[in-house]
Amino acid sequence: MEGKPTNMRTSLFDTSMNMMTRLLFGKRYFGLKLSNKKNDEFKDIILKQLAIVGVFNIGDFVPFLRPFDLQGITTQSKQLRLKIDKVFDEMIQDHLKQNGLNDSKDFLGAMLSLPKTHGLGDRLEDNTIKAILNESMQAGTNTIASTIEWALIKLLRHPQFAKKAREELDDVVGLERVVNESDIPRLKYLQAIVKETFRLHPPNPLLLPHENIEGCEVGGYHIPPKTRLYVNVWAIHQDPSIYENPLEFNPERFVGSNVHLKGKDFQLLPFGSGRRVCPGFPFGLINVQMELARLLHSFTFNLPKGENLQDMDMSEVFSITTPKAVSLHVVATVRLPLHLYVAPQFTICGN
Ligand code: HEM
Repeated sequence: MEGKPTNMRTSLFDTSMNMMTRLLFGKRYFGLKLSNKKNDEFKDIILKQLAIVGVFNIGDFVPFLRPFDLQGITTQSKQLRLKIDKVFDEMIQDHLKQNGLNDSKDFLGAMLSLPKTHGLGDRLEDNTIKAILNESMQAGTNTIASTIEWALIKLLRHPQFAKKAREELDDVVGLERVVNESDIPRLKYLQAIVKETFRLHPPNPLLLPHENIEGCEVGGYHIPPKTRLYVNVWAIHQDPSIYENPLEFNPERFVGSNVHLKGKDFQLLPFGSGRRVCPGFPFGLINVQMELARLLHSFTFNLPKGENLQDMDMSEVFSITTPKAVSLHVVATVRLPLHLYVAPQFTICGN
């Protein structure tokens, strides 16, 4: 059965937003059936924040210009902060009304009940809770969605790897059920595809800005204290002294390799490393692996009629994350028995 073209950017972003809201608030807010003014506004604020956080703000680099806010970025961020604060205030109040302070079924509940259970007096400050919620919504959505979109594009352009991934999925999972989290450790080829996608398209190519407390020497250069430092993992991932044919998409370079994504192997650092390594690493990684596994196992993908791979615009957005500039549209064809697509456990599109 073949369907209409799907805008993968929108579906994957909604799915990632829902994964995060289920983790943080215990429910979904996005997707066709859940669209309403309030939920759409919530998504719009997150999208605008994501766009603004990646803009080159001259005031961040030339401090005497900061008070002038020449690009209006500080003003816009403050306005967005006020809006998202209102959304989260309402959610905190709803949560307290429904569950009180002793419910830790979701992350918000855990934060509201944390100090009580640990005897630290009053609960966490609302501002602290809202900052954590906001940072998580921004950090855990585009990163996951853009990685899966890039993986699908690469597999469309290199169908030999998609074929091998599906053979592995059919072998490990079969065709009578959908992929479960417990299948992932046995899906070695899929894991290699995910690593290769992270290598060529690290969602945060310069990680996040760091600042050294003390002066230090790096590679013969003196770095004075309080210097703003960026680690260019995009360049490390494409270094020909580390990777053979570094610009080529070839997941097989990671088949049977011990290189891990935890931040211990410096040739592959999509989640950063050290003390400030991404705290959402396990959640982010398993979501990428699970969503990609379910998509490949459940569907085959083709470009809509009239589009071809040679003419596909492969440019990236230059921002804090680097999704494809033009979103991917595909026509999906089912591969499994139809009853598996209506079962409650099948939640690929976040609806
Ligand atoms: C594919 C998924 C993800 C990738 C590739 C990713 C990558 C990163 C990177 C590179 C950093 C900066 C590390 C550094 O500068 O050394 C970071 C920080 C962060 N990430 Fe993730 N991330 C992902 C998913 C998530 C998720 C799902 C969450 C939340 C549940 C999350 C929460 C955070 C937070 C809060 C920070 C800031 C930590 C700090 O300030 O020390 N990330 N992430």
